[in-house]
Amino acid sequence: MPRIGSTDAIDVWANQHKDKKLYIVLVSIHGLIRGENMELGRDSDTGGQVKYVVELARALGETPGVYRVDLLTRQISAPDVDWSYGEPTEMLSPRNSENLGDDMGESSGAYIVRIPFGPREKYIPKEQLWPHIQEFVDGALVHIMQMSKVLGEQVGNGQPVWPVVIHGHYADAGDSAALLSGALNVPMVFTGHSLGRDKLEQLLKQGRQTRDEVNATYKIMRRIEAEELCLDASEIVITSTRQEIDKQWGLYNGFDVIMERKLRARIKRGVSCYGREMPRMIPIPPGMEFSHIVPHDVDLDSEEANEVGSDSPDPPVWADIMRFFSNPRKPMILALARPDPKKNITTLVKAFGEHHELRNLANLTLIMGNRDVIDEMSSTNGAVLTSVLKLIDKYDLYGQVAYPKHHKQSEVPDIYRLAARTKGVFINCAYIEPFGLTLIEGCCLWSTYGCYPKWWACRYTPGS
Ligand SMILES: O=c1ccn([C@@H]2O[C@H](COP(=O)(O)OP(=O)(O)O[C@H]3O[C@H](CO)[C@@H](O)[C@H](O)[C@H]3O)[C@@H](O)[C@H]2O)c(=O)[nH]1
Ligand SMILES: O=P(O)(O)OC[C@H]1O[C@](O)(CO)[C@@H](O)[C@@H]1O
Repeated sequence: MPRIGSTDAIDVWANQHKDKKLYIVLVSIHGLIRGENMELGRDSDTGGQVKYVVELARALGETPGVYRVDLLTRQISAPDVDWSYGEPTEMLSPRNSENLGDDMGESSGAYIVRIPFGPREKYIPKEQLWPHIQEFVDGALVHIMQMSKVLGEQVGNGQPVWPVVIHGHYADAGDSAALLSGALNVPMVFTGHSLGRDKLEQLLKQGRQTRDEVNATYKIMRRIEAEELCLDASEIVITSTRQEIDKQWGLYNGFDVIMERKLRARIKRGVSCYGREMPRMIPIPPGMEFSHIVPHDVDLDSEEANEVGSDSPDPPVWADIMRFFSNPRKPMILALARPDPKKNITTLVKAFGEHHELRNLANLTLIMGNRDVIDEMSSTNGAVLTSVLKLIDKYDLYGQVAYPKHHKQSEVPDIYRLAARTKGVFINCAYIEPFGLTLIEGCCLWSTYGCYPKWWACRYTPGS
């Protein structure tokens, strides 16, 4: 597969394959996945990966030469989640209809296909899905075989159109994709999103849990076993950063940076590798769908820009946030993340509470998913919210910290914009952040950044 180094290269590749009728299968089996109004941050399993796979499926569906994309996930019909997650099939409406060639066929486009597996009528956390992987694979095989036959009748001259690739996302879907790839003899690609060995290493460094406790909480050994299987089965592993290859995948038995280069050189020279194989690692940093972002051409340094409530009506979510502050005119420190312990939100609140000068200078806004009742959240998420509320009380931060219960996916750009409007900063202080979509999102909406030094350039302002 030629190295794709830029969007131009992708355009060239698409142009070379535009007459093809490719069928692509993506697999992402945990969390709540739907095409519109995603409930990102609702729980630990519904976050960046959900957004990544939906936007990837949509973009692939609009790529010339790609006829059909199926994003396979779990069908969830449970009283505590919206009925939309129980729909067997959902078409992902194209963002850019002009990209659609005239070869739109009856079954072409990008779809979410929901396969029933695991306890019926229950939405369960990803850690409890492992015993049900085989049931998912059985259901996915039936779907793929049926779809290949249907596509064959439409665009394959009666011959089944098999998937050209099966792309697994995260350990659980990667485990499934490896089984599907073997059963169908279709190449596999894998994206980890977050890796078990790195998570285990970081959690043990924190010293709060023993290895057995980490395993009991996160089923981390089964997850690592699946990731090792993905290394065995995958032709290509897509990573978000170079650091993920060197420092995270380098922890695995099935991958070694030096060995991979040597094997690739031997293959190039047509020399035997004595049966050793390793997947090719390709860093492709996550992008973002920008079509819904409305750039504001207001000069942030102008007086008008700093008037919250100037002539154009303020987005409603601004009032939901500003109502918490006794002095809403202060610059805002914004954190936006799932209320997962690894996002380290409690440390941010503690630092803010203990820094009196900072408290006089700025307000703190915490966007921590959507919640109705804390006691009805998952134990880990509920514990984070409870700790935050206790810290607000301990440091008497009332009137200085906003922690709204709800926000819509479509309001996220306005939330970043509010931070920018107040000349504030965005902070990502996660302990473990393989990439961090929120940093990309803020970039295109004018914010100054701070984030945990380990993962990202510590501070940068777009355009600086
Ligand atoms: O209350 C919230 C919380 C999050 N988000 C969105 O959810 C996404 C969260 O993505 P990210 O910050 O990257 O975190 P994770 O959910 O942990 O995503 C995992 O997968 C991502 C894609 O591979 C990687 O960028 C992360 O490092 C990895 O931890 C972003 O688009 C946020 O805008 C909301 O809309 N509302
Ligand atoms: O924190 P963990 O257990 O590594 O998992 C990261 C989670 O964040 C997500 O992006 C949520 O969509 C998934 O990658 C995964 O469920």
